[in-house]
Amino acid sequence: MIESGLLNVQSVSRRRAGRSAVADLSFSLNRGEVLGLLGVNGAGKSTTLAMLAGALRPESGRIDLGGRDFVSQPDIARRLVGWLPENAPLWPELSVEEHLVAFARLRGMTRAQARQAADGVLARLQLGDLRRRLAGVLSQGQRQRLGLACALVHAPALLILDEPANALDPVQVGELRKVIRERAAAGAAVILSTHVLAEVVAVCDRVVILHEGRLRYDAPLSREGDGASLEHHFFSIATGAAA
Ligand SMILES: Nc1ncnc2c1ncn2[C@@H]1O[C@H](COP(=O)(O)OP(=O)(O)OP(=O)(O)O)[C@@H](O)[C@H]1O
Repeated sequence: MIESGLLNVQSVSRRRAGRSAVADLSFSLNRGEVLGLLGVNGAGKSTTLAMLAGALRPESGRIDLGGRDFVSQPDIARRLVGWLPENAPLWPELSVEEHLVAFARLRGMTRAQARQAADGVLARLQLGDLRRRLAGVLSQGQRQRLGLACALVHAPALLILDEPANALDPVQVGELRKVIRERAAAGAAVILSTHVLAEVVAVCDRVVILHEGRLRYDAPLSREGDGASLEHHFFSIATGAAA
């Protein structure tokens, strides 16, 4: 289900430690669309995602989400965006269930709504058996699934996933793909940043490739047979052959 634009990024730039990390970046994203964000180490992916999650302010440019200026209204990000950063921020002394309720409350839900939402996501991600387990004793893959659950708990309009398959076993990678497609089918937009091109080919509708902070490629992807072509574009850009 692909409808009208949800996210519009217009000429966004941001320096880090005095150097350009993202420069003049523009792209848009529709509801129901899954976007793969690719680029070599240091290309600017995490910086871009942090700005889209409302955790880092662009120095210039504009980001609209659902037609509202997101940069000057941080509350929009809190309610409408779910973000799984590269290292999910978890509290070792809180249980799995307590995390989910706390994240849902932070996203503006009432206590009753938060409990219901936590139950839903625990069931969907098959985390029910771990609900009372403290985050500090979870395995790496379990921590990653909890981070994903925290990003999903308020059914965000924009779901941002930074290397979500990290530490997941092959069964859980399959589950992750299903969850991503389910969220898109429900009308959310999803951004998936990964170094695994096969993950992009498996779940994404479109691909953006960043290089040295700039957008170098933005094109649709069909899930059948585009792996070799994507790899070609990626390596051409990464090695400068496409300059
Ligand atoms: N906290 C920070 N302080 C200073 N510089 C930073 C910081 N985070 C990122 N940078 C710099 O900004 C640039 C873009 O980094 P970013 O983390 O956005 O890239 P990335 O594409 O996510 O890389 P990777 O694939 O290695 O995760 C890099 O030059 C990096 O060194």
